Amino acid sequence: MTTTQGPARRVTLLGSTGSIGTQALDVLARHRDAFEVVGLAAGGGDPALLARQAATFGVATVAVADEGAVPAVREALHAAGAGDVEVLAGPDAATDLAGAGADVVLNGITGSVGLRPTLAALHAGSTLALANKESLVVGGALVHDAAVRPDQIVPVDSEHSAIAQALRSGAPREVARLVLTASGGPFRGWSADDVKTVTPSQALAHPTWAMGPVVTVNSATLMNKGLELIEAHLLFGVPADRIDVVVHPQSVVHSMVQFVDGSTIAQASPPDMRLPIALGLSWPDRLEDVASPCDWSAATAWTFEPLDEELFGAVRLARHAVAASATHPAVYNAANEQCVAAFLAERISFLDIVTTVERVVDEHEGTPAGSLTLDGVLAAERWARARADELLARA
Ligand SMILES: NC(=O)C1=CN([C@@H]2O[C@H](COP(=O)(O)OP(=O)(O)OC[C@H]3O[C@@H](n4cnc5c(N)ncnc54)[C@H](OP(=O)(O)O)[C@@H]3O)[C@@H](O)[C@H]2O)C=CC1
Ligand SMILES: CC(=O)[C@@H](O)[C@H](O)COP(=O)(O)O
Ligand SMILES: [Mn+2]
Repeated sequence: MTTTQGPARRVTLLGSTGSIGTQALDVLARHRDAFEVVGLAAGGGDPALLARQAATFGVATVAVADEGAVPAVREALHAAGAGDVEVLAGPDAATDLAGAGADVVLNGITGSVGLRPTLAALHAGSTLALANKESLVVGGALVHDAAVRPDQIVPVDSEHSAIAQALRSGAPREVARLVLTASGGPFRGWSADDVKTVTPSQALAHPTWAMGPVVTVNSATLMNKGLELIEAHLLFGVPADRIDVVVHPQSVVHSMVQFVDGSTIAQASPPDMRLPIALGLSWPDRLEDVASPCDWSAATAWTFEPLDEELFGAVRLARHAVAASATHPAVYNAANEQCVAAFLAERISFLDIVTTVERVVDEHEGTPAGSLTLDGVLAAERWARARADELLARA
């Protein structure tokens, strides 16, 4: 049952086989009267899952980035009894699908490869339910300006969904500060010496959320919170120096808005991404029975503590990147993507991630605000990836 008004919304889901994608399909399966899934996109790493999803939801078009996966996808679609499904393939497949004009495009791709699909969805006039924070961070004003109506970008990231909900409590002129909560990751409270030798499997053990590998490592380094600070600045138009980060290990308060009269409005719910995903799909309405609420019958405690910026410098670096130039955030993200891949492949140590990102950001010359182009962003990213790779080869 749903409270969303009007005809079924046509939904395209990018990254359908991942953590966000599969949880989105769980929400959509329970609200079939409110939504029709018209397109699915994935990398191509799991043709059988993609085909099962297409068959279950009667999807007309699937897109895979890896052209080599097409025979396996067609075979799996046949085996799953998916019927006549159009298969798009190649590096532009998700972008073409995103631009096809669904009512809502949920971007759950990982990494800045999600930028073109984000822009295509906005240019097509679709509502963009945005989990892929990297596309907003790297595209900056390009993404912001591509949105031509209020609420065309609806945040799915849990903190930004919380802030969007809390902002309903006051007028924009009444907002004093945004407060992003951070779990602190698996190494909260550790010493610099202990963190030096952590392994990928330790970094992948997030204390409160089960997510894909890249965002999980980013949570451990606090790069995720740096990206989220830039994301909040771009989404809500609040300067970075009025956005705070506070560590809240329970991940129940998902973020807060402080108003000019001293009131703070927080959004709280047990950690479950289906809640912000559902709001992203149905905004501004709420769907019924999406996730369990807080249980007030059991004794519980929420704690808040300052971030250890000495050991976890990623948020400070994000503040620097956002102030430095229009392309510094793209460089911050691209260098990090290279470092995370190298760390997961056990080629560098955990602490090499942020120190390398910092060196690449510091060396970047930057493009002034107002002269940002897509080609400029892509060139800055290419430079950052190549420079990070050079530094990592010596690490
Ligand atoms: N997971 C979570 O709880 C949260 C995630 N986010 C953000 O959401 C995004 C997705 O994260 P998550 O779901 O964890 O990541 P996953 O790694 O679990 O999933 C990524 C998905 O993207 C697909 N994909 C990769 N490359 C392409 C491409 N070129 N074209 C189309 N699809 C592609 C993958 O397909 P394949 O498997 O075939 O490669 C997979 O379906 C990230 O930006 C993350 O920061 C934000 C808040 C919470
Ligand atoms: C669920 C979600 O939104 C993630 O981005 C989450 O924020 C990760 O947790 P931390 O980065 O706070 O550890
Ligand atoms: Mn988040």
